[in-house]
This record gives sequence, C-alpha cells and structure tokens, in this order.
Amino acid sequence: MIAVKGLTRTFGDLVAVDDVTFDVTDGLMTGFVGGNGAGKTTTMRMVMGLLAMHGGEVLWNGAPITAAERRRVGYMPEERGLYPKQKVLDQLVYLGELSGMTASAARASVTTHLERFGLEDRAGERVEKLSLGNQQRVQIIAALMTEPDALILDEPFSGLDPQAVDSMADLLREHTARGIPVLFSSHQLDLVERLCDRLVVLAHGRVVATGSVDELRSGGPELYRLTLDGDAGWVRDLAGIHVHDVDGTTALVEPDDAGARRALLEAAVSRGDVLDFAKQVPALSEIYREVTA
Ligand SMILES: Nc1ncnc2c1ncn2[C@@H]1O[C@H](COP(=O)(O)OP(=O)(O)OP(=O)(O)O)[C@@H](O)[C@H]1O
Repeated sequence: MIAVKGLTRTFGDLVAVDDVTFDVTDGLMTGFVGGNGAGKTTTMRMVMGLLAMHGGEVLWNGAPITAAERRRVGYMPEERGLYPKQKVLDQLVYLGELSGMTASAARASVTTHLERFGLEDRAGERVEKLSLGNQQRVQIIAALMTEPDALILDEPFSGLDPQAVDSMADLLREHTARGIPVLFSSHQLDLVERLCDRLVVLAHGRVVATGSVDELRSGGPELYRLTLDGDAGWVRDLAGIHVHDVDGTTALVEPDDAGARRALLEAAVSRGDVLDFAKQVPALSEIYREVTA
C-alpha cells in the first residue's frame, strides 16, 4: 500500500500541494480528481520521487518508500515521453530493459500488451506515425509491461476512444484483482464513477473529499423529489421541510426527519395525485461541484 502523508509542495508563493494525505490501498482502484491546477500531477510526481517534497512523506507498506520500490511502480507521466523516431516494439523493449527486464521478457510482455490494445500490426512503425490515441496506448503499455507492484497513472484515459477505454479499464481491473494498488487521475467523472473503488478529490492543492462514490453520495443532504398532478408551490409552507427547488408540479425537498417526510407525503396525497416521490441520489458530478466550489 502507498500512503501519502502531509505531502506539501510550493512553487514560489504558490502552495501547489498543501498537506495532502490519502492511501492507495492494495487491490483498490483509487481515482484522483480535481480541476486544472488542483495539484494532481505535482502530487504524483512527488510520490514517484521526480519532484522534491517540501513537507510530508510517502510510505510503502508503512515505511518510507525507497528508490528500488519506486522503480517497481508503473508510472505514466502527464508529459508523454516517447521517442517519435523509434519503432514501437523497439522502444517498448528498450524501456522494459531500462526497468530491469531481459530483452526476451520485455519482447514477450510487449507483444502480449500490443495484442491487448489491437496494436500488434503497428509494432514495426515509428511512434510518430501513430495517431495520438495509439501513442497513448503505447505509453500505457510502457507503464504496465514490467508487471509493476503498483500503478500511478496521470490521465491514462485522455485521448482514448471508447473501445480503448474499455480495454484500459479491463487491464486496470486485472491489476487490482491481483491485489495491486492503482491510482489514476482523470477529468472524466463518469469513468471515475464507473471504475473507482475510492476517490480522492483535490481542490487548490488540498484534499476536499475522500471515500467511495457511495460514501461521498451519502454524505450530502437527503433529498426527495415530489411530483404532483398540480402546482407544488404549497410545499414551501410546510414545517420541517427545506425546499431546494420548486418547478411547477415538481419539488426538490429536504425533510428534517422521517416525521416531516411522512407529513409531506400525507399532505400531498390529501391534495390530489402523487405522481412520483423518490429519494434523489446525487450524481458524482454534483458532489464534485459541491466539494470543489
Ligand atoms: N514547475 C512548476 N513551476 C511553477 N508552478 C508549477 C510547476 N508545476 C506545477 N505548477 C503549478 O502548481 C499547480 C498545480 O499544478 P498541477 O499540474 O499539479 O495540477 P493538476 O491538478 O495536475 O492540473 P491538470 O489537471 O491541469 O493537469 C498549478 O497552479 C501549476 O501552475
């Protein structure tokens, strides 16, 4: 498990990462989300030892992470570092060898991964001839091919078509199923919601929310949507009901307690037909807007 404790980094007057603490737990997919400039890349680079920390520490299974342990982490940087002139297979085998693999093991792993991403017929092409999405796939293979002990991926899904997103998601799930901790950053909240076991939400360098999607969803107010066959404006006059919105025949309300909720429903039934009354589960995007506001 990777534990980030009190990580801090400044650039001049800017505190880019401010006392950031979270875990990347074995076998779980942790999504790292936050707006542009929130500090995700800076945090990941410090975890990988590519940028000096100004405070805090990074632990691997409870002890400060060593250089050797960091080499066992598959990392996909934000700035993609491929050599445009080199052929895909040669480049990946070279990167594998740099990470300590033998040439034959690297070649076998690369071949398997190229097939997974449907790139086997591109192995002999120069990287610069690939589309951006395919270059992205090659970059991902570079992070995965060494059978790493953990994965830290900066925007691994950006630029991928839906089919490649699915291949990538399956691959990451295979890693977590083997107990490997995975941290990835993304702006695609629908993907994060679908894939992640846990979320770390960053805003202005600080962690503003952590937990599973369900935990984050249940942390907010308990809202109900009431739809009537007539105007719903009268709900504003009910005691114990905080009205969030009324739009014609529909009201979004937050009852103080179960008694207020029952009274609301009884009042609604006594006035006519109740077409719908349901608890509202907020979308991750709504929670995200709330916590990063
Ligand atoms: N080398 C640097 N020198 C000065 N400022 C920097 C440097 N690297 C990052 N920053 C600043 O630190 C803040 C955090 O940047 P960072 O790249 O970590 O954010 P991010 O969450 O990854 O954003 P994005 O989603 O846009 O990639 C930003 O304000 C950025 O401008």
